[in-house]
Amino acid sequence: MTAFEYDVVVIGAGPVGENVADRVVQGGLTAAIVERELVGGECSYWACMPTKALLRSASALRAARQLPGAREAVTGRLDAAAVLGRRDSFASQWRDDGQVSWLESAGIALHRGQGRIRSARVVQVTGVDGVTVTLTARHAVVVATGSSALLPDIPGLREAAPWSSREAASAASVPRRLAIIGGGVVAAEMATAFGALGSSVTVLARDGVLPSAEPFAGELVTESLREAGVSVRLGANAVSVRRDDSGTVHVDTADGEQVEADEVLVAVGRIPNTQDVGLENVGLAPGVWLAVDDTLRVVGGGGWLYAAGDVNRRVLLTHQGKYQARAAGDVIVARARGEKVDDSQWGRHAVTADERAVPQVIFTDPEVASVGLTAAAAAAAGLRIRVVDYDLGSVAGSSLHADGYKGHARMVVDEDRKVIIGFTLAGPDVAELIHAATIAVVGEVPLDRLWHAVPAYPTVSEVWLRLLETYGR
Ligand SMILES: Cc1cc2nc3c(=O)[nH]c(=O)nc-3n(C[C@H](O)[C@H](O)[C@H](O)COP(=O)(O)OP(=O)(O)OC[C@H]3O[C@@H](n4cnc5c(N)ncnc54)[C@H](O)[C@@H]3O)c2cc1C
Ligand SMILES: NC(=O)c1ccc[n+]([C@@H]2O[C@H](COP(=O)([O-])OP(=O)(O)OC[C@H]3O[C@@H](n4cnc5c(N)ncnc54)[C@H](O)[C@@H]3O)[C@@H](O)[C@H]2O)c1
Repeated sequence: MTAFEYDVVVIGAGPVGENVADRVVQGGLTAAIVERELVGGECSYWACMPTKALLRSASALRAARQLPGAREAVTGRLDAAAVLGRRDSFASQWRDDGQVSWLESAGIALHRGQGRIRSARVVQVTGVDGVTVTLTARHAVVVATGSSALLPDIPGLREAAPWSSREAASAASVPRRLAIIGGGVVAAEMATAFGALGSSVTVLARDGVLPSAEPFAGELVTESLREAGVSVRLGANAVSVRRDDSGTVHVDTADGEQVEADEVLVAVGRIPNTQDVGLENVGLAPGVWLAVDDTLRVVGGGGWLYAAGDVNRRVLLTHQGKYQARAAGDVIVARARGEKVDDSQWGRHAVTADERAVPQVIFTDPEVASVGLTAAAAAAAGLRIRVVDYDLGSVAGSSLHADGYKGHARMVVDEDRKVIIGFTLAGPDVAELIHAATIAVVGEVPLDRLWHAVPAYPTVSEVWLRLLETYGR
């Protein structure tokens, strides 16, 4: 059996694993990464990039249709084949050559195959040909194996060959009818995308649309999906599924309704990729989310085992996983060199923003961009808050941006500290606006000082001034 030794071994070459490895190499250590599918992970081939490519063309078309002059120039429909083609290129045709070259240029060794921890700091890699390689880590092993779609226990569902987000993101054609079970982020984005691409879409949103966001966001998205012809069934609970001999899928709901579709997409959350990583060999339970301390060390993992990204369930977002990767890489280097670990709040090796300041953009129509706590989450945390709302459509910049601009903004203020702890925008093209709020939340900028951050006229960002005026000086 071939054996190698590195300072750090990372299992999983998604965006998070790649960034951990890069960071430790930049810190002067050696690193190997183990990947069983494509280097680049879920985000590159079946999640962030292809789904946003599916959504972008429809968004540009909608924007043009909201403006007299531009509207008249747009005569055709969305070209679904062209959209799917652009999506294919953003998924790099499901080839990872580009990412492999990047690993090489970054000085990271790649071992292809299923990685399994055999004992403390020892990882065995089994390639598709069954050949095994043993990797020993001098300092740390990092599990960055990500997550997979959860398939709920609905009778008949598995046999009906449902789509997960993978099949939706990589669909070769647009189904005539698409049923979606779930109302979260994947469901809302895919309903927006496939509705625009020409599918007749039904969303079975048992727990509502975007239930974790501020309520106005889900309401605006539901209204707009319905206006676009999507059937959104709030509270509908799928209880059985059957695909008949003609290929049609029948989804029964608890209230006795039936939905017929050509494909059914299941989007009800994720499970961790920890079933087959060898956790049982080091006294940990397989198949569970890996709990970590503030420096990403696995609880009960002997001090050498780290977990970053989706697999630790802190935040299931690429950018936040990469933030964890930077902290994990740096802390592994610091510990290897015997340097001081700075795990104080907002310290170099702590992932404080995971709890306080996670930004997210949901690329629906309208877009939903948020950071920090919702009003409900802040109240549940026992904070003394004030919620400040403003109609985004009545800002001068918004009315210029699009005729009939409809949107809403909310700022959640911690009344004891007079700082913003949550901010949500729902409206056309708000995605690029959220970073200002992220800086205000992370920087804990006092409201008094924010009066001096003057938004340019006439931009949508003037909503900041309107929110401050509504709050009062
Ligand atoms: C449809 C969809 C859209 C999304 N859109 C966005 C978005 O717009 N923005 C955003 O920030 N986030 C988005 N996300 C979330 C984002 O995809 C994840 O947060 C991100 O991919 C997590 O990165 P990761 O590196 O932790 O895991 P992954 O990307 O899942 O990578 C893990 C890698 O580990 C490999 N692996 C697993 N087990 C083993 C093993 N035992 N041995 C070897 N290799 C292994 C896998 O093959 C995979 O390549 C989306 C998710 C979905 C499902
Ligand atoms: N733009 C983005 O940032 C983006 C896009 C897509 C996905 N993601 C990430 O991917 C992750 C997974 O997305 P997701 O939409 O699968 O999960 P989610 O957690 O966002 O939503 C799942 C929804 O399904 C509902 N649900 C659970 N069980 C159900 C059942 N049996 N029947 C009907 N509904 C049920 C839940 O109440 C929840 O609202 C998210 O955590 C998100 O962070 C991010």
